[in-house]
Amino acid sequence: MMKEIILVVDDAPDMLQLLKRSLEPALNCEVKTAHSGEDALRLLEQEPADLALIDMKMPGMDGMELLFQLRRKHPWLTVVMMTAHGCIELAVEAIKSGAYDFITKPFDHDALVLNLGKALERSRLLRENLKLQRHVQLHDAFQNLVGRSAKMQRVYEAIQMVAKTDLTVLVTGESGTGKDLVSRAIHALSDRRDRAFVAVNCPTVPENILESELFGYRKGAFTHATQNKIGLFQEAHRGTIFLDEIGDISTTIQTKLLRVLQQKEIKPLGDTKSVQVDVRVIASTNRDLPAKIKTGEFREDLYYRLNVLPIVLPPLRERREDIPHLVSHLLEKHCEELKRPRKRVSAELMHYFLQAPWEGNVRELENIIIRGILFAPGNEIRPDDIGVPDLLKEKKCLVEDSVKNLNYRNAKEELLQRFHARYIGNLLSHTEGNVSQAARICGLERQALQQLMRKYGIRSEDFRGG
Ligand SMILES: Nc1ncnc2c1ncn2[C@@H]1O[C@H](COP(=O)(O)OP(=O)(O)OP(=O)(O)O)[C@@H](O)[C@H]1O
Repeated sequence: MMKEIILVVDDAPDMLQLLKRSLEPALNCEVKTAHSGEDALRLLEQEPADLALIDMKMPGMDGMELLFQLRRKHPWLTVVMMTAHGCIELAVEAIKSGAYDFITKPFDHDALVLNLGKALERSRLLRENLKLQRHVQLHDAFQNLVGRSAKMQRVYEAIQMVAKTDLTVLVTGESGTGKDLVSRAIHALSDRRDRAFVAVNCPTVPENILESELFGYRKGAFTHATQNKIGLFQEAHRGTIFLDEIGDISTTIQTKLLRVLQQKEIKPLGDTKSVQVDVRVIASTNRDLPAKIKTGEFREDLYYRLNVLPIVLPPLRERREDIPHLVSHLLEKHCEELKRPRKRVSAELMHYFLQAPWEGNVRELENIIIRGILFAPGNEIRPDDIGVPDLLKEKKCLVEDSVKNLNYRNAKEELLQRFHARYIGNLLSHTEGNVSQAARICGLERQALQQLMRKYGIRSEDFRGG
């Protein structure tokens, strides 16, 4: 375990040496020393400490001033003040200002070690708490995104990486692949999480209204502008704006957006002055923007401004191993929302799910599941309940067609992945998630089957009935 760091701040070099020599062995920690408040702040910029022990009386920046600065810059740092005997009022003041404890000089060695030991313990608890909070935030942000396939793992990594920055993100992917969910996850994991997340579905707002919606207007700007209106960019100030389906906006609005991204300011309609805005932009599209650039429908400069950090979502047919998990997630979610008892899908229907073309991606799967929950008479949703019998009879060769453009290695990997997702998926649907029984049926050792399931991200619990 790394040693905890105590930063001792005092203008007297003897005192610094004395404390370093006595505290390091007694608390099994590393003591760093700073001879002034400025020096302490500089050291903390380079490396964080677990505890600061600060002398109240120092020339230049005194202990109280340093405490104020630390509360602002390093709010989680535990601070203990050293005061001269008889300065109790100042010590109480320090506690009120956020110091954890104070020690009066001259001090008794054992009492000092005991007090600092307690302060370190508090710092440890705070650290643990912060770690837990981060874990919960991460879990909350991702819990709506289901899928453990390698392709989705890469998406989660990208989300975490871009969330730490303020840069513009362009999320692309076919319709229904989860672009909206991904944008919300980026916001939820960013420092802007406590501020607004404003989502604008661009194509649903008529073009002449979109501009005033985004940028706002002044009273009298046009016939019906009877009062000032704040635009969505201003509403999203300090937060995130999500421009859904950016590929569909007019070139006039593209030009205005480019200005916002370049200058970080907007000009409401009818106003002469611009307003500064601090907004993180996430845009999404299911269109082929480079193709639209070629036909002159999309501005190339805007594309490069938007595409700073791209996230590409895979279509569902390229991550079929996620289908069983998605099915069980969607069943749970919608049975609860529709207040229906928990249902499961039949082996035959799961077989269909594992090979369907899924042009509408997760949204299409979700709609089928909702239909099934509403229309299946029993606990089990069957193909007939949702009108897919014809598709089942049709044995179209969707698989080989879709890999014809891949090289040999990738095509083989892709087909192997699909084969396993389908084959093992069918087995487990049949045995309702019983791995031993599935292994017996297919003639594999249980361990060998489990190994394959791990490799291809297949979970038995996704096949158990509710
Ligand atoms: N990975 C996923 N896990 C769970 N649910 C998902 C996932 N991806 C998508 N969904 C669900 O599918 C539906 C469509 O997702 P979403 O609206 O995010 O897609 P989209 O890519 O923004 O679609 P469009 O391009 O049509 O706007 C939503 O109800 C969403 O909850």
